Amino acid sequence: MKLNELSSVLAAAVIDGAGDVEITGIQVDSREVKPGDLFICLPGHTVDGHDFAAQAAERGAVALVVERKLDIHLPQIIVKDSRFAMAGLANAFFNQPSSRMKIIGVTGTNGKTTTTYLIEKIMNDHGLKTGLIGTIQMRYAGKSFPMPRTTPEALELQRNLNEMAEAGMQCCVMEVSSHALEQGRVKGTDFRTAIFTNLTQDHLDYHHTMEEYRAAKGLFFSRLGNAFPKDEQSRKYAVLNADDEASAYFAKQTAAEVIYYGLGEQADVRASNIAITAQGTSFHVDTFRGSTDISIKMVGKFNVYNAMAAIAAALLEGVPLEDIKSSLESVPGVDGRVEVVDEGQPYAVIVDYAHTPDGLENVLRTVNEFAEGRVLTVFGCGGDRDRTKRPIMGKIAAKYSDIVLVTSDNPRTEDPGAILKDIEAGLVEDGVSEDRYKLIVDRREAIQKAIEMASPGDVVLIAGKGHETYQLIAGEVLDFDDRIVAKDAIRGRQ
Ligand SMILES: CC(=O)N[C@H]1[C@@H](OP(=O)(O)OP(=O)(O)OC[C@H]2O[C@@H](n3ccc(=O)[nH]c3=O)[C@H](O)[C@@H]2O)O[C@H](CO)[C@@H](O)[C@@H]1O[C@H](C)C(=O)N[C@@H](C)C(=O)N[C@H](CCC(=O)O)C(=O)O
Ligand SMILES: Nc1ncnc2c1ncn2[C@@H]1O[C@H](COP(=O)(O)OP(=O)(O)OP(=O)(O)O)[C@@H](O)[C@H]1O
Ligand SMILES: N[C@H](CCC[C@H](N)C(=O)O)C(=O)O
Ligand SMILES: [Mg+2]
Repeated sequence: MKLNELSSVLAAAVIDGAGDVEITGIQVDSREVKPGDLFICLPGHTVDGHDFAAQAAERGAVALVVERKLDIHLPQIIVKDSRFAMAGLANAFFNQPSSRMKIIGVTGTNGKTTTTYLIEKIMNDHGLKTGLIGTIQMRYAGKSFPMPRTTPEALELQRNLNEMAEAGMQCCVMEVSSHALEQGRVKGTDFRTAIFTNLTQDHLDYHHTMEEYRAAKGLFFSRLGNAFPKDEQSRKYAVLNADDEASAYFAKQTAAEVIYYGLGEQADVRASNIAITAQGTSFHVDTFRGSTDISIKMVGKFNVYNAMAAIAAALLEGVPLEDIKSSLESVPGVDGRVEVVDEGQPYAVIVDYAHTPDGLENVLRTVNEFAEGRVLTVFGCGGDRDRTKRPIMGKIAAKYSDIVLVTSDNPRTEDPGAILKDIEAGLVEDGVSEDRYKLIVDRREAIQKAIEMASPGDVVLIAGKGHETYQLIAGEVLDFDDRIVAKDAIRGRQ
């Protein structure tokens, strides 16, 4: 594609230099540039992509996208906002992939991955070929790819969506993180349905306040299009959690039709008679397309919310409620979400991805509903992430557990011991006695200790890392999988 043809997607962009150069690829990281690429200079939080333009040129870039003209002999598209330009150029280059598929997005502090997995299952079972993008992976047509982030950068996202569309996918269900909304990673993606799970504290390192965090999520709904276009397939829906107070704010912001799910009478999809056992959760659901009873294999009231969101989205695509029921009932669970590690031991061991105060509270409440003996919780908090959640999670862990083993969860560039101390501050503030908790920096040792301490009937909850297969320490990526470490510890004890 020629540079001037590509840049015509941006009405006010000015090309400085020859516009007829052929563009064979687009890149935002100078280290990845190949001959023939257009290099987009993004001003980042850490470094400025403009400083890598010369390197990109050396590697064979044939043109640049810049926010200020650079002294480099390459044609340059001068734009006001290169992240916005990236979204537009990627859309044009990859032939508007979101117009060739139905895109269902899920935002919210917790439950995004789980909800996307449920929707993916329902849609595929119904014969609507559906791809998935999120925290654990991107997958479609039987192929799976690891993802560095929950929501890819606009360039990567359009490339991924194009691959899916070319592989014949009719839908894509994806997680939309607040970072992605704030950074415009999903600009140019035409969503059919935007789902909201819940809003509770996380990422205050990035968004500063809950108001800013909510405003970032709000961008998802305010950018959704028209509820009443001529063509039914172009209608837009906002699927909101009626029991979360942020939903009223999102409902006001959107021009899409709002569908509510929740436990109250007013909700369009509402659950009742929720019963939780160690094996799963059953509930009755009333919807705008009928009523039924559903038994899912995932435990926890929060999973009823995830299921309701998935039901609403699937009903909007015309999937009959009875088909939705049978798909939901056949989902074994999601990797690392309340995943049971069973080696035949007389106590339960559960690995879960709860890494926020609300996630931890939800999973611990659930565990308490079926624990016969004590609850022993192993958890930590990520480094280079929201520090204010650390003491809060300490308090929650102690409130719902008999024993708490505070340990490391991706300390990244921070001092692991200092993170544990931040968590301990919450325990001390709540007067938790020292015989009820331990600080053990080494996560393997903490897991082994919890398993050694467990008696028949107890539950050991290992929270925070779920499906992760690594531990990030001081810039290093070390192999680490809670499930494998727990298995080894159980076997070692036996
Ligand atoms: C805070 C945040 O989101 N930062 C993202 C942002 O980084 P940044 O602004 O610091 O970028 P930068 O490192 O300054 O680089 C600026 C530009 O220079 C370029 N560069 C840089 C170095 C070089 O040698 N050559 C070069 O060209 C970079 O490619 C980039 O285009 O843009 C980068 C490029 O796209 C992202 O990789 C980076 O994600 C970082 C790694 C990250 O950890 N993000 C997390 C917090 C995140 O996004 N999480 C969310 C939500 C998690 C959840 O589910 O709760 C997610 O969606 O994953
Ligand atoms: N609807 C929910 N409400 C509250 N907590 C939930 C909900 N669903 C899941 N959780 C808890 O949060 C954890 C993470 O769930 P999930 O991975 O589905 O969320 P996520 O939003 O994708 O997280 P991330 O922001 O890391 O991508 C689960 O392991 C569980 O403990
Ligand atoms: N998407 C979240 C995941 C956190 C998972 C936890 N294990 C951690 O590393 O803090 C983040 O990047 O903040
Ligand atoms: Mg996720």
